[in-house]
Amino acid sequence: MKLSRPRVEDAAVLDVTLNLFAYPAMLVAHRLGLFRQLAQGPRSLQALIETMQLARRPLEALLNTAAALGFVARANGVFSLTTLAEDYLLDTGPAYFGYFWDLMLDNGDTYAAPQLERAVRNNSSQAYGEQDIFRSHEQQLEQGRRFTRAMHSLSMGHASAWPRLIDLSNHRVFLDVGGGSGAHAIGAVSAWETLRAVIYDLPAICEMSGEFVVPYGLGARITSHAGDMWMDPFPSADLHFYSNIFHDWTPEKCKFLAAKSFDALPSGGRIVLHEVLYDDDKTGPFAAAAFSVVMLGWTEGEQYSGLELRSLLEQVGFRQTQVIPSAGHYSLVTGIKP
Ligand SMILES: C[S@@+](CC[C@H](N)C(=O)[O-])C[C@H]1O[C@@H](n2cnc3c(N)ncnc32)[C@H](O)[C@@H]1O
Repeated sequence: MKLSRPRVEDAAVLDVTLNLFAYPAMLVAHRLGLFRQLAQGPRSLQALIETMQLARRPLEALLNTAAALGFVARANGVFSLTTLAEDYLLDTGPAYFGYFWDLMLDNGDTYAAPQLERAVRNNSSQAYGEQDIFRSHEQQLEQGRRFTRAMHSLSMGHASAWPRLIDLSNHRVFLDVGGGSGAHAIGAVSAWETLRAVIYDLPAICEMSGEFVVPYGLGARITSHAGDMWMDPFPSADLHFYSNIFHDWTPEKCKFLAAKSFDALPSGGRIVLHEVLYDDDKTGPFAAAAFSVVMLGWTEGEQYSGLELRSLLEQVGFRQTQVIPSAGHYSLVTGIKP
């Protein structure tokens, strides 16, 4: 055989392999309490070996991976948490993400290659043994609570960011459709004094939403309304908000929801969608493509582009539609009913 040199280097193909290990390693570090240990102050490797009762080799591999991903700083043999880890990986932080990682740890099947292959071949979700996840939550309350807590984990940081990017001063009632823990209702009413909010979700989830809202002292301004968005009417509101909802469903079902909101809103009412968006030509970003793969395992939905969601809102009658980039990988898509 003649030796021929590849035209490009192999980093991208090796990265696919390496990331199979690096990302779950952070879930393992989280489960072992590594970030909690470092919350007590900078620690040497030796001190961590002793307190965590782990051998040097695996512990250092976890720490160095955490350092490479920006969660831990290593200086002169001493490890400490970065701001990123303090804010997102400690349950005392403003936007603790750990419950989302717990959900991933509990449902490792959804990102294991055999299940992913089945999801791809059959175009069917795999979580909870291929059951409809939201119906399961109505029957398995602890499962519903863990999921709702995970969504709260994902959403609280964003809920403190997006409400400042859009003028809601003319609105009075914020309907958080599929609102779960009410994370976004908490963010919206905290930013806009004149707003009150209603969390609209399935009955079992509405019953637990108070657990999340009350600690913020917002029980008087945020109520819940149990209903099924496919068949029950929406309570009266002049602002409909959907976060991580459209990506759960097919384009036809998204259009149904947009039209239902259009019919329910008064003239001047607003719809806001909060999603991780594809670029309009779907060449990226990576986060939207990867999130679509997550949706394969959990739901019947996928990520959409800003162009797709704007056009969907316009098809049902909304005007003045716009896309507003928000925190991290998230954006808002909004429109007004004329
Ligand atoms: C992916 S979670 C999003 C939660 C929240 N909006 C957030 O971003 O944190 C989807 C939510 O939709 C709710 N949901 C699913 N089907 C529903 C239905 N038929 N009617 C009302 N809510 C529903 C679920 O219970 C869940 O709380």
